[in-house]
Amino acid sequence: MEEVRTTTAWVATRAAHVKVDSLEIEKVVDGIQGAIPKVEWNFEGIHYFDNGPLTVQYLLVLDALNFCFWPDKDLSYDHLALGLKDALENDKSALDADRLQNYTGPQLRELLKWPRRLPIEEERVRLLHEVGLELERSFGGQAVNLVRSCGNSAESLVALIARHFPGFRDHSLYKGHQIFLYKRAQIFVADLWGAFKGRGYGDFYDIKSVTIFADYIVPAVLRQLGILKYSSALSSSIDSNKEIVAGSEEEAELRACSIYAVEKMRELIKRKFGKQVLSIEIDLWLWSCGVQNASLPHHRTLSIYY
Ligand SMILES: Nc1nc2c(c(CN[C@H]3C=C[C@H](O)[C@@H]3O)cn2[C@@H]2O[C@H](COP(=O)(O)O)[C@@H](O)[C@H]2O)c(=O)[nH]1
Repeated sequence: MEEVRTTTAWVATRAAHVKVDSLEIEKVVDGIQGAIPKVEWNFEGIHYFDNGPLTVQYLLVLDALNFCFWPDKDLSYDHLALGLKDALENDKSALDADRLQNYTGPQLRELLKWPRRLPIEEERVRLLHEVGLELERSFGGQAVNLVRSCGNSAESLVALIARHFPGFRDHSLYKGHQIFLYKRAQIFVADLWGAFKGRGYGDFYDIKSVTIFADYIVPAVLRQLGILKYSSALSSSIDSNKEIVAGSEEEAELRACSIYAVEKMRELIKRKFGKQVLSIEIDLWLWSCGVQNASLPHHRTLSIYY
C-alpha cells in the first residue's frame, strides 16, 4: 500500500479544495492522549461469522458490494451485512461461486430482503458475477484459496485482488497522475483481520501497511473534527447535498486528504506518545463516530468504489 500512501500524499500537498490542518491533528491527538478509543470489529453484531472458509466467502462478497448506499436514504451498510448474513444462515450455498454468477437484480434484492431497486443495481449484479467467475476460474470457487495464496501478507492480498478483480481497482486520475485508494480491497483485508482477530485467515504480518478506507463517512468526521478544511464552494456543495462528480478533483482530494491526514495522525502518535497504532484502528473509531451521527453531511458521489 506504499503506492496508496505516496500518491495520496502527492494529492494532499497540491490540493485546492481540501486542506489538512496539522494543528487540529495535534489537538485531536493530545485530546485523546495518543490512545485511539477501541472499537470492536462487528460492534453492531451484523456480520456472519463461523470461524471458517464460509466467513471468508461472505466477507469477499460483502466487500464486493460495499459501496454507495446513500442514494436510498433508508439503505445503509448494515442492511447489506445483515442481509447477506441471513441469506447465508438460511442457505449455506447462497454465496457459492456458481450461484454468484447467476444472480439477477430482483434476486439480489430478494436475497437482501430489500423491497426496491438498489442504488446502481446493475453494477452490483455485474460485480457479483465478476467475483463468482474469477473465483471459479482461478481459486477453485473459494475465496479462502485467494487468501491462502497471499502468504499472510496484506500487501500481497490487496495486489492479488486488484489483479484478479477489475471491480476492486479503486483509483483516480488527478492532474494527470494515477492515484491509488483501494478502499474495498483494503477493507476486505481489515475485515478478515477483525473477524478472525488477527489469527488464522486474519493473520497478516504486515497489517500496519493498510491505510484507512476512503469512503464518504470518514471525510465527514475528519471535517467535523476540524482536521479537514473545505473551500467555501466545496462546503456549500456538500452541505446542500449536491452531487460531487466521480473523477473530479474535489472527489480525489476528499479521499486522498482523508488517507493522508490519518497517516499524519499515526506519525504524530508515534512521535509524541511512542505508540504504534494501526490506520485500521483509527478508521474504525472515526467510522463508528460518523455512522452514529446521521445528520453529518457527507459528500455524495455515484461510485462503485466506496
Ligand atoms: N472507512 C470505512 N468505511 C466503511 C466501513 C464500513 C463497515 N465496516 C465494518 C467492519 C467492521 C465494523 O464492525 C463495520 O461494520 C462501511 N464503510 C463505508 O461506509 C459507507 C456506508 O455508510 P452508510 O451509508 O451510513 O451505511 C460506505 O461508503 C461504506 O463502504 C468501515 O469500517 N470503514
